[in-house]
Amino acid sequence: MAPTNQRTVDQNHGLNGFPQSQIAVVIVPLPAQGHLNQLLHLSGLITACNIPVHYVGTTTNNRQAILRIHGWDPKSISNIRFHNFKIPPFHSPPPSFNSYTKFPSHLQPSFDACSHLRRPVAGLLHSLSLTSKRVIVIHDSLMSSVVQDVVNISNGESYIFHSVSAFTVFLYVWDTMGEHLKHFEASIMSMIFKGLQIPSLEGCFTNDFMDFMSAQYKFHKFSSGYLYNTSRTIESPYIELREKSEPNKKHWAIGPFNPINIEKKSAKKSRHPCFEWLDEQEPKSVIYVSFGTTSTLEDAQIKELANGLEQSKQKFIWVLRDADKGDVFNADQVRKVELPNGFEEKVEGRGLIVRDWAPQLEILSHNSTGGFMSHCGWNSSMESITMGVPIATWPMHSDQPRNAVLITKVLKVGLVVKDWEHRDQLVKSSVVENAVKRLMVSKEGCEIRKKATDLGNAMRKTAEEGGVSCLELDSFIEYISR
Ligand SMILES: O=c1ccn([C@@H]2O[C@H](COP(=O)(O)OP(=O)(O)O[C@H]3O[C@H](CO)[C@@H](O)[C@H](O)[C@H]3O)[C@@H](O)[C@H]2O)c(=O)[nH]1
Repeated sequence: MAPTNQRTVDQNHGLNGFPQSQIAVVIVPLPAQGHLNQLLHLSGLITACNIPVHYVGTTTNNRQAILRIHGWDPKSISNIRFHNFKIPPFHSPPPSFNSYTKFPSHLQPSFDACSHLRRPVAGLLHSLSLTSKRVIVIHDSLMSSVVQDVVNISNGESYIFHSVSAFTVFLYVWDTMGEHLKHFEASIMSMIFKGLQIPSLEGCFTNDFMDFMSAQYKFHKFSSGYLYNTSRTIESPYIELREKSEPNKKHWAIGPFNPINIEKKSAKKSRHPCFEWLDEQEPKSVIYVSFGTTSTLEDAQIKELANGLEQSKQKFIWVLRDADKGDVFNADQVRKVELPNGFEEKVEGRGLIVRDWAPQLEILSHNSTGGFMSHCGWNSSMESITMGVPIATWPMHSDQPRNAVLITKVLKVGLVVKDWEHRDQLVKSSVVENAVKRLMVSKEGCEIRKKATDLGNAMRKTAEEGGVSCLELDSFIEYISR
């Protein structure tokens, strides 16, 4: 089943009766889970419009993306062709869990190794250009140098995918390339970002990664437009700012990319064991705790978190795993994280520890899940928002501190566990306990949950036929099929 997000597609004709396309879409993700995932979901949405998609990556990254996707099965879609390109081996060290910055600098070698994809991608674009009316390249904003040869393809055009919120994209461009945005009046800015304390970029990235990003941004001028995994339902002012800041480019906000209706698997053997327990819990009574695929907690922090969860007396599922390595299938030097003595016995029946890959989207869509303690990666944020689950925010690095502001201060569907100002400090167990209780069993938490439920309903409508994001996807498909 493809994640059509509710539209009906005639198999011989595309969306809105467009003839079966003679265009080819080439998708080029950054090789990190939060990026592979979004672009694979987008591939599903595009193929549902009867347009063939070529998903490009290394053998390992493509395997990872397919294995970890939730809500649909990419292997069942013949219209997605995976191109497994070989690149030379690269260093894949384990994450450092005691470093000053939480940014996953251990992934940098895998990002740098992407430069080897440039040549095979250029070859693919060239061969597709001979058999297609138009070759459309959709690439991660951080893979611009890899796709730079699209300018040499007469029937090729490229679109940049931003894997983060429009809020953070605008602010990042403002921070780092503010010169180009001088025409924005301070008064407009202060009206749109009124009263918001915007966290600084300090501590968000390493210098190496900032250099890597700048090197990619140099190629952005060649693109025809931008795609965002967000919706005007939640980010209209910031999408409009993006449109005003680059008026010569097209902008489409077509999120949520993740499926919005998750089928409950009936076969016991194909369900993760956590569901057996989750099925038995009261509605909205469980907090799901997970920090994505790029964060690693130090031992002392794990202890405080464990104690805080235990002291809260609330039910929880805690995904306790370190950040991915560059090669997620390389199991060398993987740390076995230790919990405080006796912890698992104390929380037996009330809390589950998941150490493998958790089916996050299904957990968030489960009726027993009533809260999410999250690092606010953009996938997690969108998944939680669309499933109507309120968020306890604990940002670690990158865009996350600003997403936390969007969630708690703009959308008001969450509350703060850790704010960016105190990023260097351990979050004490009492703070964890207090945040969990506030979210799960206080009047304040109830009100936030009600808001999150309403926003979740609105977000699901946005993705359904006739909804604002669905119409933007139609508009994008119409444009590339012209
Ligand atoms: O056991 C697990 C762990 C993670 N996930 C999924 O993995 C993804 C994690 O993505 P995200 O929440 O965005 O976090 P990161 O993996 O940290 O993502 C990186 O990429 C994102 C997109 O650029 C950024 O917003 C983040 O800050 C950056 O850290 C989500 O789809 C989760 O559902 C699971 O399904 N099971």
